[in-house]
Amino acid sequence: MGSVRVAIVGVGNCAASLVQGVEYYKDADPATKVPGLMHVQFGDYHVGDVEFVAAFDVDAKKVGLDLSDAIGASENNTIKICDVPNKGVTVQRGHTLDGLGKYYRLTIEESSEAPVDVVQVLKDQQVDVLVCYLPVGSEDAAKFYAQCAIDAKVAFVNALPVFIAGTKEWADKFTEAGVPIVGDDIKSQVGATITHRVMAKLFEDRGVRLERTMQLNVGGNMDFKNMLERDRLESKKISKTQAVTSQIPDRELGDKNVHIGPSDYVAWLDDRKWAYVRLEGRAFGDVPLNLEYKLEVWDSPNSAGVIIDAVRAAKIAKDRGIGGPILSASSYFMKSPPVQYFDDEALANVEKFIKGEVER
Ligand SMILES: O=P(O)(O)OC[C@H]1O[C@@H](O)[C@H](O)[C@@H](O)[C@@H]1O
Repeated sequence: MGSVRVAIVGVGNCAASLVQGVEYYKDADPATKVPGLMHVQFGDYHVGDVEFVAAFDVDAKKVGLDLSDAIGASENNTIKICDVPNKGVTVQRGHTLDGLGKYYRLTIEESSEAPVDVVQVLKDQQVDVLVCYLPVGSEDAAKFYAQCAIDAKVAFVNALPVFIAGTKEWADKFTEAGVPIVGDDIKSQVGATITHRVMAKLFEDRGVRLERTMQLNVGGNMDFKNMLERDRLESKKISKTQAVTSQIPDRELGDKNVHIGPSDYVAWLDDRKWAYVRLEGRAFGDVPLNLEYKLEVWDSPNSAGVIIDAVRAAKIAKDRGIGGPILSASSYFMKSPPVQYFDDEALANVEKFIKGEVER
């Protein structure tokens, strides 16, 4: 079936892990399971079929570099998985719009080059899927690139918590244009969101009444530094919160009793993210039952395998001529899909989608 031609906007840590991961697993045996990937072979596409053909950023230290060098440049600080050979893909000057918040502006130098014509690049490079990895809070920029994807007829994977696939306005735009979208807001492999969802559901499934919960996240990457600007966090908090509360639809905890969000920036953690999660409930005889756990992950590799699947789902939809939100992939891979399912149902739907048993 050929390759999946991918463009990336935002060459940060997540892009670094994605590009390295594709290199690392490009020859993986399709019959085996490898760490961190749900599918070596996803329908017609092997991991190694993912090919990076264009990249956009606004950082002066990244624009003009080959993608293989840009993923290790500037403030990128994720763990190294492997060397990446020269890709022959130069990072081009993207459009800034609201992409740079206060802390990015204090930390990086913006490229003085003029922004490129993104739609033209997507067309010229015959891109299949555009992955949106902009910083949290980039409402206007995310929508700008979503529109570019529509105009160039390129599938869109929205990894950030800006509501696009999940809004009627944008879902209709993608549907009318016949362009698939998987979104919104990447849900990591075994990350803060999915573990918290599973635990909240476990409480309710086992008859324990969940009464209060919190998830405090700290990390040392630019994502966390950017999120020190609290105004950029609104959609992120909504996305993370409803990703968990959606799993206990019969319980109304009330705003005061749920706190889920990015909590602080700790520089020395680099791209590690620590999540402190607590659930408080009432068990048999109204007796208190509390659960507290701490998750330590490298943030960006934890989402890269999920993106590799999301990209291939988007490409399969494109091959099949299906436009609009791909509900199966969005619900399994994203925190804020247009429709929330329990994760086991979402996984089953993804497998059915791969086989062509459900349309989207
Ligand atoms: O661990 P979670 O809750 O699934 O979140 C994962 C992802 O959430 C995104 O919103 C972050 O910007 C990513 O860097 C992160 O990997």
